Amino acid sequence: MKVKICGITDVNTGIQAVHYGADAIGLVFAESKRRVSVELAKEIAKSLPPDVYKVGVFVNETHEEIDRIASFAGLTHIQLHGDETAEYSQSLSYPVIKAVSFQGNEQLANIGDFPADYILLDSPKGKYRGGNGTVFDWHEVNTNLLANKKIILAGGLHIDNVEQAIRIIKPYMVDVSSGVESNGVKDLEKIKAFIAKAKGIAVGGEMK
Ligand SMILES: O=C(O)c1ccccc1NCC(=O)[C@H](O)[C@H](O)COP(=O)(O)O
Repeated sequence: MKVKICGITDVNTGIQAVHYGADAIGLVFAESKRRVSVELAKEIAKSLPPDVYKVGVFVNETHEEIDRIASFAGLTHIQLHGDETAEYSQSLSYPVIKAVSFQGNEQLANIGDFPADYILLDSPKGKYRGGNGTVFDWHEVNTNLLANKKIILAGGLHIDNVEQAIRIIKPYMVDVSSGVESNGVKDLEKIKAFIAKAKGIAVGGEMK
């Protein structure tokens, strides 16, 4: 199982998360308590190996600003966490992760045609567009509607619920932010334990 640790706000936490096995880190450029400057994002990104996804998280940002930030900071993937259209996603020159705040399968009816390699299923509840630490009902998701997409599962995951979440959704990757924090700050022990747990779960008889 692949793991993304989102909302990294310092170089050491990024390095340690990757040391513990993180495949992707998220850098938030939207309204958030985890928002980073482009200069800090660049420092974090350049401290990590080339094969680690450096995902920039954006909400309804302009195309020009995404290009500028991605190029300056060395991002590898763009996560669209707002109301971005298919045309907008298609026009970006980076691999796209499209976030869906899951409220029902009708939202997923046409998502197979959305020009994004990855669909991130997140919880709809919270103060910000993401990173709120709240779960949604995984049993409600009709994953057949996402058969041609790589599913990234997010929303209130933590060490005690990630196994159940993986067994129900069978995602390509799990994504966590609040669940590996203590008092609003990333907690290295929680990151280490979460990654070990997620990577130890066999899905369909295979280690993913
Ligand atoms: O993390 C944020 O603060 C954030 C703010 C605005 C838009 C998106 C944001 N995060 C996106 C993510 O990928 C989070 O990891 C995802 O929403 C799950 O967060 P959590 O429920 O806290 O684990």
